[in-house]
Amino acid sequence: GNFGRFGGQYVPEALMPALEELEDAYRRYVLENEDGFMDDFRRRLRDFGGRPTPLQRADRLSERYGREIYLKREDLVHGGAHKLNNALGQVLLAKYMGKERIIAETGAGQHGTATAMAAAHLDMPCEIYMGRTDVNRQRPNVFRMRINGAEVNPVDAGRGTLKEAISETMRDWSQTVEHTHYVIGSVVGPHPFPAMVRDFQAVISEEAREQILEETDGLPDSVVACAGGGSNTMGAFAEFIPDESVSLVAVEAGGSSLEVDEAAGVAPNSATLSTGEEGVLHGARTTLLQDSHGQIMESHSVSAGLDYAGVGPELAHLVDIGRVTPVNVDDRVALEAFHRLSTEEGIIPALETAHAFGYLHAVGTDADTALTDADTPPVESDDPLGETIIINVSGRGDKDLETVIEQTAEM
Ligand SMILES: Cc1ncc(COP(=O)(O)O)c(/C=N/[C@H](C(=O)O)[C@@H](O)C(C)C)c1O
Repeated sequence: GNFGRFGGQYVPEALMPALEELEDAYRRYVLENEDGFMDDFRRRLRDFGGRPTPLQRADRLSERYGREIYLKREDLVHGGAHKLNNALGQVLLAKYMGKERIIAETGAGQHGTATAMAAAHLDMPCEIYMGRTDVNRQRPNVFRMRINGAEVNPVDAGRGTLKEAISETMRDWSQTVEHTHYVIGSVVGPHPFPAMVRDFQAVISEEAREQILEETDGLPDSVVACAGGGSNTMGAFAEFIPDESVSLVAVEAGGSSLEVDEAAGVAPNSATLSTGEEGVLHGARTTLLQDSHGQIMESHSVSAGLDYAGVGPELAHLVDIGRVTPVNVDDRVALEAFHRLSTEEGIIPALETAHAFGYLHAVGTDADTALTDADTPPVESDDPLGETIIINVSGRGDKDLETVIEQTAEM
């Protein structure tokens, strides 16, 4: 594999020519900056995407937990999430490759809207595959994609969620690869997708490492990011991986419980890195939620963006070698963190992002300096977060308001 024993290209023979062509383009344009591709990409990230994003000190959270807490504001990227970093890079690459059409899958709809925006910006026709279930529960994003000129293709197969959308997109691509590029939404899929998506998202930690050194004259003790497929995670970690003193914490969705119902093939969570087994999914060897027969299980999370039974192979590798610490928080903790960030810092986070703040709260306070109040648990002795923490705010919560209002009513 490309990441220890993880990664690889587990795809039908028909897709191999497409992957070879993409691997060649990735090396020339992304790794070697042929034709100034990366300069063009960075200029568009600045002028169209609104980068660099701030690394903002969270005054109220720093006071509450008695630490220095910095927020990397990917919620301020055009479109409201980190997803544009990758979508813009891949659509631009497709243009440099001479492709004429863009396709993509989406679950929460953030990746779909980012792809539709990038395709409109670069004058490329775009078709998004989205499970019927997700079309019905993420309507604002469906409207955004259509208003940006993309065709949204509801997928009725199976449960009508992300898994089926990915299968439909892969099928389309295998028949249209001559003129079509498939913009994958996370650091998943066959090589070179995981490495390429990480390289497009790495702008997050390239900026954050410079900003934290400028702000505090030193490296952070930890970087914390939520993990669905792992693209905002790998983007926030990439530049810090060589800095052994910096803990890298990936926060997954604990859903409603970590207890798996093998018979029903349902895992009521998406804590893949912590509870998954090695297997092959969507073209890569990685860690995934599977039953004892190796069948992929249904996952769950209150946040659509973390509701995924797989995870990127590079993240699986980094956990395997102990460089990344996988943790998880459940739906309730994430919803509480959603409200806490909104009222204490004036930032309404995406439900995915809220999981990272839920973990910060679960780790608790630095007992001797912070505000003490009833709902803040005492700090654990082996506290992995340390004094100075960067938390990646992967997206804003506008898309989640309806879900939260429903859930809050039930709580
Ligand atoms: C604001 C926000 N934060 C985190 C994530 C998790 O995706 P990664 O960053 O790739 O782990 C997401 C994932 N969103 C995808 C989407 O919008 O299509 C997701 O739903 C699917 C790839 C499963 C997200 O929207």
